[in-house]
Amino acid sequence: MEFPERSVLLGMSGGTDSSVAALLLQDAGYRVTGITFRFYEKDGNTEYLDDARELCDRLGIRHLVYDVREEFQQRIINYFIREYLEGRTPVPCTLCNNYLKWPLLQQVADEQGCDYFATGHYVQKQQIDGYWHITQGADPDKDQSFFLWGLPQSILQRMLLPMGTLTKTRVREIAAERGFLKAARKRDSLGVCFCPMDYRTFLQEHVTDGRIMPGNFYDEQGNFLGKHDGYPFYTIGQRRGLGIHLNKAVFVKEIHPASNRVILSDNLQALEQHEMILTDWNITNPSALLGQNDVIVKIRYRKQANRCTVTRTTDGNLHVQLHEPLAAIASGQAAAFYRDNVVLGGGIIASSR
Ligand SMILES: Nc1ncnc2c1ncn2[C@@H]1O[C@H](COP(=O)(O)OP(=O)(O)OP(=O)(O)O)[C@@H](O)[C@H]1O
Repeated sequence: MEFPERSVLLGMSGGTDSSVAALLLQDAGYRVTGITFRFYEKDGNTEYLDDARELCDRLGIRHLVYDVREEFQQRIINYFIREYLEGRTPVPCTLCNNYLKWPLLQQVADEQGCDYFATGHYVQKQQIDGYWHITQGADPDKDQSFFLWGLPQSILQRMLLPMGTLTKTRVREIAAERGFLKAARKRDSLGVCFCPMDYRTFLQEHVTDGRIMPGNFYDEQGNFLGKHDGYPFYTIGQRRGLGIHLNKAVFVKEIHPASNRVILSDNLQALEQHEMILTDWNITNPSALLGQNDVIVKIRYRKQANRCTVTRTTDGNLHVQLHEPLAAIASGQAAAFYRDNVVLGGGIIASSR
């Protein structure tokens, strides 16, 4: 008996990972359609579209292009600017992945009649107690699970993740072995795609209406310490690049947008907090997370993992009780919950104390 060929829609950025994902999905017998979303084009550069199209031509697969620049501007870039102006720390990649990229892949897969959809993300998935979960990628240096806590079951169950079991080194080798040299040598993308590593320059260029003005640094007692360039240029916990020289290390403790005040502290312990409230949250399987005391919360991509207990609040948010205090929690940041290598959910930090 012949089984019909299964079809998959693959998000293709023109980069190494999604190029190798196309090869591997084809090897595994899927009928692959590539799609490149036009999210953002720096200085009008569309080379990534040509690279993705060329790769599809070489592999003999169909390639689609969807222009979503307006939606990306509204939902991701404008949000990014707005968050800084509200004294918060935005998470554009988390929002883009959970609320734009994967939902768009699902939508187009439905339009095109594709069974599955895929990306080159370094994550895996696993079914536990009947629920599909994101789990960490096998390459600890590339694992992207921290960004994917917001996906519903309808997406999780249809996603294919060919990079999940591989290391980046191996992925580059595969591209080279198969003669895809440009893909093999492409540089890894760094940071936020539309913003240089120094987000201040970006804000300076995009907020020109006087909402960012020089202001004052104060200590916790309200004593004037010096001038700053404008509160959106600082994040909670920041120590370097404050442009102020006191004969001791100081950290940003509070940001007050209305008064343009930034409060500094020389005591890292003063930045420690024990509780967080999350909005815009998603939980994969409530009984695996709520009220359990072996849950890990991460608010940074690397080098931080705290035990916590998560409960629902009466007004529909999540309350996170940290078992040990955690320093430098910024509102606007994402918190992702884990048990071992399994993502249990996450949300956006509204407040902490
Ligand atoms: N413009 C895009 N259109 C469609 N899919 C995309 C686009 N950008 C990224 N993706 C998908 O999301 C995955 C993760 O993207 P991300 O930018 O985080 O990783 P990356 O390391 O740059 O990946 P790659 O090496 O494939 O460029 C990509 O592998 C790709 O499958």
